[in-house]
Parts: sequence; structure tokens; C-alpha cells
Amino acid sequence: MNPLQFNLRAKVGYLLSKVQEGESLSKLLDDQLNNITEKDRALFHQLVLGTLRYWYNIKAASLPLLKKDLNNPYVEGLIYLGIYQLIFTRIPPHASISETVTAVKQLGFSPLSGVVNAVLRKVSRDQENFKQIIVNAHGLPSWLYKRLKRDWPEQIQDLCLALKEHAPLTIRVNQKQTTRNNYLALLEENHIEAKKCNFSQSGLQIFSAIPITQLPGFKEGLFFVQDENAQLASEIFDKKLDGKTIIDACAAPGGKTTHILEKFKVNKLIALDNNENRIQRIQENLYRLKLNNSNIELINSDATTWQSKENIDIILLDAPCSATGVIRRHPDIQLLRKMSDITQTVELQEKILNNMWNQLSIGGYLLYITCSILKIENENQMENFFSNHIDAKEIPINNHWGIKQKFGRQLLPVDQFGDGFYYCLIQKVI
Ligand SMILES: C[S@@+](CC[C@H](N)C(=O)[O-])C[C@H]1O[C@@H](n2cnc3c(N)ncnc32)[C@H](O)[C@@H]1O
Repeated sequence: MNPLQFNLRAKVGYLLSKVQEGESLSKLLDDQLNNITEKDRALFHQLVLGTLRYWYNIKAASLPLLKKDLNNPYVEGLIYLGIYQLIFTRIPPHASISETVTAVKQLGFSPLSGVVNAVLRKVSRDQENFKQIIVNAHGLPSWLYKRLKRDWPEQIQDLCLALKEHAPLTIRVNQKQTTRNNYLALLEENHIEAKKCNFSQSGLQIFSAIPITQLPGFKEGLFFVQDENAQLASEIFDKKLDGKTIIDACAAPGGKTTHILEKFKVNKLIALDNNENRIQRIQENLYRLKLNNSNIELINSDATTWQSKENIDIILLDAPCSATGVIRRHPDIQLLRKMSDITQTVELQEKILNNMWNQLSIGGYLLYITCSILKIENENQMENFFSNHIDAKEIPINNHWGIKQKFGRQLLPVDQFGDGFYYCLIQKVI
């Protein structure tokens, strides 16, 4: 059958199988969206994201229904998709079941359509019971659950629930173009509901469901979409960055680079990243936000080896990480990350840290950041760093947000608030 003739569930099932094979959802969505009619796009998104969000909850509830492992990622994904529709959407059960069973056949697995039909009918007959089992499951891959429970024994239950929530839409008002109050007034004029963020001085949370590009002033660069907790990087520095030479060591797509340029009058900013396509995105963002000045240099290079030719006052190191703090926005991370990846990521972070530290002038500061909630990438990474660098001194971040750690501060994702982030500020003292 021509894939273009697949029903919507088959298109979702195909995409879910690709995520199971290790492809990232944002790239798949970019590639697939042209195959989805305009009127189906909202439902397509809901079904993909919803099924991935509750993947491990549904897995826990559906395993006892299967006599043996199906060993078929397409059919596994379609069963979860069917159950997601039955438990979490208002789609009539008969439509959820028949559309999903048709998808199984369209994808070439007719012999398994009877099993899928039987499982979905069973769930449909006993919806309340299954809903309880699903919402009571921790809903994470077991390696991640064990690690989080070890790292956050007191917070683990709230954390599991928070990771299933929808993250709020938060923007950062471009202070070079307008003020937060003026932009809030503009939103009110356009009947768009929003409120000021608690911790970020330029953040606004948007409540109205509206495409980002239709918010007023998108093209003019009046704002940038950025989680509130990601905005804290620039808040930590207060006025300290005026006149400084700065490296943003892992800069793409430029969220923190552009914030620094909006907030401070820097001497020079070098934005480094080893991904050429993503460097292009920094360029686009600089251009849209009207921050494209001659004192900014974009460099496509590897931060584990790159050498600076000039004295560097400040390094922002927003390290590549497990991204476990942003699972709410990217639920595919739950399927994509494996324990072995974490070990490699921690090693990469250490290499980048060591090389960038060598680029920093004495008296300068390095801000280490991750969007991870795993201590091995955060507090433990810093503990290791301080034990190997007698020239490093922690500068405590005395803010109200987050949880103070032995080194640095950790923010955990909280319903209606920001994502999981970690910050540690270090000064080079000798
Ligand atoms: C967490 S993201 C950075 C987000 C960015 N700071 C922002 O606020 O928009 C991490 C970045 O590190 C980059 N990266 C990964 N390994 C790298 C390396 N060895 N050298 C330089 N950049 C690297 C990735 O391409 C990715 O863009």
C-alpha cells in the first residue's frame, strides 16, 4: 500500500516505530508533517506526543494482557496508541479500536490484527480499572526510575507525575526591542492571556493556545521561546557581563547567547558549537532578534579541543546532556536514552569542561549548566571537577529557586513551572 494512503493511526504507528529505532521525534515530525493534511495535524501531534508521554505507563498496564512478547515495534506502538486513545482522549472507543486495527493491517501485520483488537476491546470494557493502573505506574524506563529514585528519594513521586505533565509555553521578551510590561500589554490588547514568570525578569508564561509565529511581534524579534529555568543563566550574572569577552561553549540554537546579548553590553561573544546545522539556527535567531552585531563570532568547532586566541573572562558551558529535565517537552527522550549513553555523555561533559577551563583567564567565571536531573551529570560531575582543579572555587548561587546541592543548584520540573536545570558557578582563582 502507498504510505500516502495510510490512515492517520498507521502514520502515527510508523513514526512511533522510528522513535523505537532511535530517531529523534523533532526530526521525524519535520519530515512527516507534509504527509499529514492540515485538518489532521493537531490530532496527529496529540496522538504521537500523548502515546510517547505515557509509553511506559501503558506498557506496564498492557504487558499482562499479552500472552507472549510480540517482538514487533510497529504493533507494540499501535497497541499503546490504541490504549492511549481509549484512556486519554474523547475519541469514541469504537473509532479508536477500528482505526487502530485498520492501521495494523495497512502496515502489513494482518495476522496480528486479532490480538490488537482483543487487547483494545479488553481495555475498552474495563477503562476505569486500566486508567488506575496506568496513572499509578511510575511511567519511566526502569533504569531511569531507579536512578531518579536514588538521586531524589524524597521527590521521586512528584517527579514521576511532573514528567507526565505538559510543560508551559514560556517566552523571553527581547529587552533590546521592548519591555516585559509593554509586551504584556500588547498581548492583552490581542486578547492573549499571559503572566509574568516568577524568577526570570524577562519571562512571560502564555496561557492562550496560539501558534508561536502568530504571537505579536514574532517576525520583528520581540520575543524568543525559552523555558523560564533556561532563562536563569543570564539572571545569575546580573551586571557582571558588561564589557566582557565571553564564550558560549555549546551555543546552538542560541537561546542563552541571544539572552546575554539582549541583557548585556559585552565586548565580544564567541558562540561555539560542533553542529554546523545548529550553528545556522544561531544565525537565524540572531537575525530575527536583531542582535547580529560585529562583536559576535560563530565558530563550528569541537569544544573538547578548541583553543581560544584571546583572553576569556566568562564561559557559559551549557553542556550536552541526557536532557532528562526536558522530558515533558520531548517525551521521546524516555525511549531514546539508554544507561550506556549517560556514561558516554558524562565523559564528554568532563572533556569539554577540562578544555574550556584551560581557555579561561584567572579571575574569570565558568557557569556549568545542564538540562539534566541526574546527579551524575550535575552535582557529581562538579564534585569530580573540584577535586581535580585546585584553581577552581565555587561561587554559591544565592537565589530563591531550586534545591541547593553540595555544589550548584538543581531545579526539578514542576507542574506549571519550568524544566529541570542545573547550574554551578565556578571562578578560576589562581
Ligand atoms: C544543551 S544544547 C545547547 C543549548 C544552547 N546553549 C541554548 O541555550 O540554546 C548543547 C549543544 O552542545 C553541542 N555540542 C555537543 N557536543 C559538542 C562538542 N563536543 N563541542 C561543541 N558543541 C557540542 C550540541 O550541538 C548542542 O547544540
